[in-house]
Amino acid sequence: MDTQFWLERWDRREIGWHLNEINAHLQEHWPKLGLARETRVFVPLCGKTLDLVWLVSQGHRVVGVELSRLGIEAFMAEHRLEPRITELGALRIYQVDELVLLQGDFFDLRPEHLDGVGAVFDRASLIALPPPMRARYAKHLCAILPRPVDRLLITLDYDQSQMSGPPFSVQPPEIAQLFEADHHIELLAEIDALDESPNFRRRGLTALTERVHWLRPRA
Ligand SMILES: C[S@@+](CC[C@H](N)C(=O)[O-])C[C@H]1O[C@@H](n2cnc3c(N)ncnc32)[C@H](O)[C@@H]1O
Repeated sequence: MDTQFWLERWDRREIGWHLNEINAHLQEHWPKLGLARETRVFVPLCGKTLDLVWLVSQGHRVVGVELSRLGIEAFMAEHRLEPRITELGALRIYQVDELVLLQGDFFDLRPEHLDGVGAVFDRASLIALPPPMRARYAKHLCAILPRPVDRLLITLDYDQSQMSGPPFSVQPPEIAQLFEADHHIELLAEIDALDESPNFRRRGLTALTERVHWLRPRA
């Protein structure tokens, strides 16, 4: 799953993952994390999600990273935002008040880009990546965050032989393997999501479980 794959998806406007509403699990479960309003939140592989807007509306400072310039510019246009744009190495930085979107490759991020980040929201980011990249993603995220922080992580679990990703199936043992060293993992919700995913049913799935996890840093 290389960067070209995603850029072509954006070019062809094949962005079936995008929701035209704020993620319901984010709204329901985020308050449980008990974060201060001014907490800086990182949204990896953010696309043009409306969740960015919701997090800002909660008083957070938000930083997202997205490969596609088309995606970030669509987000800005759809919300009638006029960002200040600067270039920094491989990244193009779009800033509007408390929101910073970094256009470039997540794997090019360095700790200075996530300065002060105190929480992470991951929906359709870890599960966008094939297995070897997921381990690389978890390791890189750990390396660039200032410290282990609270994360809300949403995953999908299905029989990977019935459908090829993305989104990929990520099961609880893998989540434990990737994150347990630094985090307590609390399952906040487990939902049968097949009925609300007719596309995946058409692609062959007979079962689909969505899970919402709270990853709490170990003391
Ligand atoms: C499945 S989408 C999810 C987007 C968003 N999280 C949401 O919920 O709508 C994955 C996004 O990650 C972006 N992406 C994939 N690989 C990336 C990388 N290495 N660095 C930055 N963004 C990446 C893609 O362009 C795509 O917009």
